[in-house]
Amino acid sequence: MNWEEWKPFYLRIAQEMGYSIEKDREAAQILRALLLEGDEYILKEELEAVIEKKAYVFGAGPSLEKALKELNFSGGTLIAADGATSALLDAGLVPDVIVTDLDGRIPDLRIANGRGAFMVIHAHGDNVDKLTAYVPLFSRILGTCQTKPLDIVYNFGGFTDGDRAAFLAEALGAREIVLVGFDFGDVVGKWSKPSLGEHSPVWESKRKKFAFAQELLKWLEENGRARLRYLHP
Ligand SMILES: Nc1ncnc2c1ncn2[C@@H]1O[C@H](COP(=O)(O)OP(=O)(O)OP(=O)(O)O)[C@@H](O)[C@H]1O
Ligand SMILES: Nc1nc2c(c(=O)[nH]1)N=C(CO)CN2
Ligand SMILES: [Mg+2]
Repeated sequence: MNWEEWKPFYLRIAQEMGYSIEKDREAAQILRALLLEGDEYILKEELEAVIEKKAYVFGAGPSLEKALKELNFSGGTLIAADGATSALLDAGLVPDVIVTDLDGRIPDLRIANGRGAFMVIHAHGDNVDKLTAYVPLFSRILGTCQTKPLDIVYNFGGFTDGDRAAFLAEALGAREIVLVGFDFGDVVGKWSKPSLGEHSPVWESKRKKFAFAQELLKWLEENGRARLRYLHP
């Protein structure tokens, strides 16, 4: 999804979620400055070389645990949406790529990054504190934003970490995308926020996020170059 295709979705999301477009823009600039300062950033070509024709994208829905126990994920790139990283580590897997706005468990993200995972770190108006505190802790970082892309801060489309991971995979060459732990629905998986001890009833803003994520994944299914498949154990 290019910027022109993403823009109408973004304007509607910003309006309905009550996000400040100006703050989202500033966040992209702040991430750019942090990446230049730390000199640990990568360009999209480097990640293109990592993404295979088949990609598994792991969301943080409750079904993730069973899927990780029962199924086999060989022969494709493993892409974790933020908090799903913790479940992968518990199952003895290291994601190849992590797509995050830095609200997953930071120690687990650091462990995975230390074991080779590439970080795709997203800037938005509500995570500037986290960007400033945590970006310097990571290496091999691709920066993304939801406003107009900058030179080294990309926008492949997508809103939540999960659907954004699928858009990234498609943009960087995947042609079969298998979505695991994408339950959406009424229960938020316990890996979604460090503060959630257990799977928890969905709250209002999260329900809205899920609805946009589902709409965007449908768009990708209909307009993208990849085949999308939901895996439900
Ligand atoms: N039932 C579910 N519970 C949690 N995550 C889900 C579920 N179904 C699908 N997902 C996907 O897994 C991703 C996990 O990422 P994460 O929990 O960090 O969310 P997020 O996008 O940062 O949203 P938030 O800002 O609300 O934390 C979500 O973005 C979502 O796309
Ligand atoms: N401004 C803003 N943008 C976002 C937010 C958020 O909480 N605020 N959460 C996201 C992940 O779901 C993606 N984008
Ligand atoms: Mg997140």
